[in-house]
Amino acid sequence: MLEVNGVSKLYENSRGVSGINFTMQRGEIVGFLGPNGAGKTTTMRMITGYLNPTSGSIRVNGLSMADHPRKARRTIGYLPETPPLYPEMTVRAYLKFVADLRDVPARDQKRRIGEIMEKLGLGGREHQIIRSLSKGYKQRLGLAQAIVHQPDLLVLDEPTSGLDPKQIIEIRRLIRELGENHTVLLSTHILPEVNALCNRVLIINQGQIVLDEKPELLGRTMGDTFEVSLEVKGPREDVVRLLGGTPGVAAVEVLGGDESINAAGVGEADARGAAAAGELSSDKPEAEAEGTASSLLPVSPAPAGERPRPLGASALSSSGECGGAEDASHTGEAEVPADGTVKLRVSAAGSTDIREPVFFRLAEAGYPILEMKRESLSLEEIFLKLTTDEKLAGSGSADEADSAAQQGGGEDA
Ligand SMILES: Nc1ncnc2c1ncn2[C@@H]1O[C@H](COP(=O)(O)OP(=O)(O)OP(=O)(O)O)[C@@H](O)[C@H]1O
Repeated sequence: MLEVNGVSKLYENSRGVSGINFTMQRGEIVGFLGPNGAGKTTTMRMITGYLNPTSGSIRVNGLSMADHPRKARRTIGYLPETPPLYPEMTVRAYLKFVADLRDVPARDQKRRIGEIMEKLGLGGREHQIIRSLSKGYKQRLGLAQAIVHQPDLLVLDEPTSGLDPKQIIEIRRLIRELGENHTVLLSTHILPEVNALCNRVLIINQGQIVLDEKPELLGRTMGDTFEVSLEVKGPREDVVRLLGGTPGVAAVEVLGGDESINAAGVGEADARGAAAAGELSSDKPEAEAEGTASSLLPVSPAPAGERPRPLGASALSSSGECGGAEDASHTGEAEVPADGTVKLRVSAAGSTDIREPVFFRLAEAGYPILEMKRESLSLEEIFLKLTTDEKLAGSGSADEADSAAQQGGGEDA
């Protein structure tokens, strides 16, 4: 549907974009993200034929934008950041004007304009002067002018920018509906908008694509470890030990509550008591025995053929010869939180999904999982990771280039 091959744009005084490559398949809604000045608008203006690339090629529906600009443009609808409206015109007269410009046959115009006004909730406003429309309705009209010629590809530059929350919800609903019959590329600064609307994310930074992925695969692409948060009904120590021994689990962290669990797998109060009773292994550092260590329980490497075990469990069993903690917990002597539940974060060694082994391990032991939720890097975290550039901190090169470009102007087609 859309092929962007090695596209670069050099402005007189600044880089626009360099070596952009991506394709879009029919039916996709792609979110195009990037910080200010990253190159979103430049890319969109080249795709829509309003700006010529310095190098590279763009094909829409197999048509080269350079060789067949008019035909290629006919298959694209474009909503720039500021909708290209004529404030003195009425809604209907404006849509008729755009339909003429876009070569919509005169015999089809009345029906087509009526359908679009209905679809975009502009019915009843056809004789209203555009200047008197609210911003939300102007945006609807902007969308209407983008689809009046029934394009295959819709390119929307920050379509919800400047709208109030109610208008944002309405425009998103319209975009979702338009996505049923159109391929959509939309730029936005609102990251939840991508989760709400898009089935693919492109992130551009400093003129280059730095990420191209489906939202649900972002964490894996970023090398995120697989983590789940859990609420389990059962004795804390026993639950921790069972989880620590679950195949694929690398660390277990007890969350919340007044007492944090220490590296020996015991709460502060328990640790002191246990140390006094000589239950903790003597080679444990004092700090750990006193509960000052992290609440994260890494799993000790397992000998070949054995399951990994949390350090806490190994410390307890090495002194207690398995007699103490494990039996105690099963016989109800291990600490049970007041409401009988424990909240934990469980991390895998890598990106392997550990939900099933975790589920079966706790089910076998008879400890019900009240809640299990996959934790992943948020789009915000990923965006910041990819677009925060330490190099810029000292040099200020991008800012200088931008301000130079603004002063010096540039070259638009
Ligand atoms: N007409 C122009 N002349 C010269 N430089 C330009 C021109 N338009 C954009 N630039 C520069 O090209 C770079 C990319 O700008 P662009 O507007 O494409 O970014 P953007 O990602 O759309 O930013 P924003 O989110 O702020 O709208 C910036 O450095 C910008 O200053």
